[in-house]
Amino acid sequence: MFRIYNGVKWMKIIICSAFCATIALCVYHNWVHAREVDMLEDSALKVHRKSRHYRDELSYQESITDGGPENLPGKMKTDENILDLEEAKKKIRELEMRIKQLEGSTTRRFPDVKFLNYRTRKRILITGGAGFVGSHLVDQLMMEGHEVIVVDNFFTGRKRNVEHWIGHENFELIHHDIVNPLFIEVDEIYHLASPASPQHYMFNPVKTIKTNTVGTINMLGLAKRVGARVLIASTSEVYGDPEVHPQPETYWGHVNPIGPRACYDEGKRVSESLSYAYAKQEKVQVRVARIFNTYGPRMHMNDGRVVSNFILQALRNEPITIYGHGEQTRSFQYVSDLVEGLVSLMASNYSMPVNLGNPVEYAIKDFAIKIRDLVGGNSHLIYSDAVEDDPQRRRPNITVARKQLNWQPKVSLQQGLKRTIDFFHKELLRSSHSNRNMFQPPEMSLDNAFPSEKVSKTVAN
Ligand SMILES: O=c1ccn([C@@H]2O[C@H](COP(=O)(O)OP(=O)(O)O[C@H]3OC[C@@H](O)[C@H](O)[C@H]3O)[C@@H](O)[C@H]2O)c(=O)[nH]1
Repeated sequence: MFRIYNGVKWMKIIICSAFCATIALCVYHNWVHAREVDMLEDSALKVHRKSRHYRDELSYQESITDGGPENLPGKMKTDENILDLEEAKKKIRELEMRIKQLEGSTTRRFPDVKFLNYRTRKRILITGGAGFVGSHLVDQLMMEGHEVIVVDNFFTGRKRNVEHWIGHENFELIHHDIVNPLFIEVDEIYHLASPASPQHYMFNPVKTIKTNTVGTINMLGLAKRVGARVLIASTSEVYGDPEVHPQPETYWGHVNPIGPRACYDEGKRVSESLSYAYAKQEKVQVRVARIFNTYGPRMHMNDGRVVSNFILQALRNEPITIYGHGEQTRSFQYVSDLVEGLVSLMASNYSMPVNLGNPVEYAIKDFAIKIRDLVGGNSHLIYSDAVEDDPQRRRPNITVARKQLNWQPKVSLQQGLKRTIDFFHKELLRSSHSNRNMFQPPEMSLDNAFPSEKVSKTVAN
């Protein structure tokens, strides 16, 4: 009896040790491969450089004689070069082959996502998932262990924002415009697709209206067919230029239906109306988030909204441009707070619209000074023409979110802006590097290709 017990005990020890040794071996194997790939890439680069040097020399020699290298006076030297070039090319081919083999056997690394079993794991569609807010939501839901399907037409979204998930078994990226119907099976839909920066949504107003009307009908129709719950990303712009301050969800708004912002304001208002029509008539479960001004990393350099504009101008030591008198106010929330709010709203039983925003309010000119101080440059403020129909005051009343979702923003403006400044600082370094490597015809400099915006009135501060 004792011998059997001892035998089983040893068996267990042996199996455990074998298991641990296998894991350690796999990790070591991957590490060795990754190092080898790096080293090989390094040598391939060196050989490439050498071969380029030979090619340059050959073409120079060809250029000084019409008859090609064999007719050159320095024939011996050219022959050697041709031989060296062939040798280098052969070496490159071998190294490239080896790199390919190694890369094929090295597994890609992803962040550690939570494991959910088939009962708790959901299939979640995010329209506009490659955009600024959408991609942060993707990160959150992927980390929670769900299957995430991103649909984007890449008008303002970028593959770069979600590329760290490409290849993960829980992730799928579909290039599709939701103005056309989509047939897939999902449990939840976050409908975020729409340009959100005034400059972008005014660029093609008809398309903005189509996305927020036809696109929303397509998503509500999909939700109806497959029984999914759908969250519509609405906006504080449904309140227009508000006459009630701060704005509660019960306020009906003050919108110019034929102004330049109408494509977005009215588009989102129709989007809300459609949601509640589908809820009443077709029993679709809808959630509506009215999103206030949001900022954070992954905003586009050409976003055109106030946070990215001011930070970039301050980082480049350019004047900070305020549209109008600068007394107009906004309240800014950091993107991670918004994502938390969206996820809580989707999970809640509350189906009426909910404001998601940070109630700390700033006059735009004070906001400009805050950013300049944080960046530390010496940009001065200049004032240009006011934007037509620009809302003069905006601040959310978040009583409903606090009560129904137990949600409120956590990230202070100071913290959030520091992270965003850091992000844009890195973006500037990246773009200056790619500018250096960009092909430029001699007669056209980059400054001529992308003239900076002109400002009409100037007041130094
Ligand atoms: O360079 C700039 C940019 C903007 N501004 C001003 O800063 C304020 C904020 O402008 P933004 O362009 O960032 O955004 P807006 O608040 O007008 O619209 C935003 O509202 C909420 C969201 O739903 C949308 O992201 C967007 O429509 C405006 O008063 C604008 O005139 C400047 O003074 N200078």
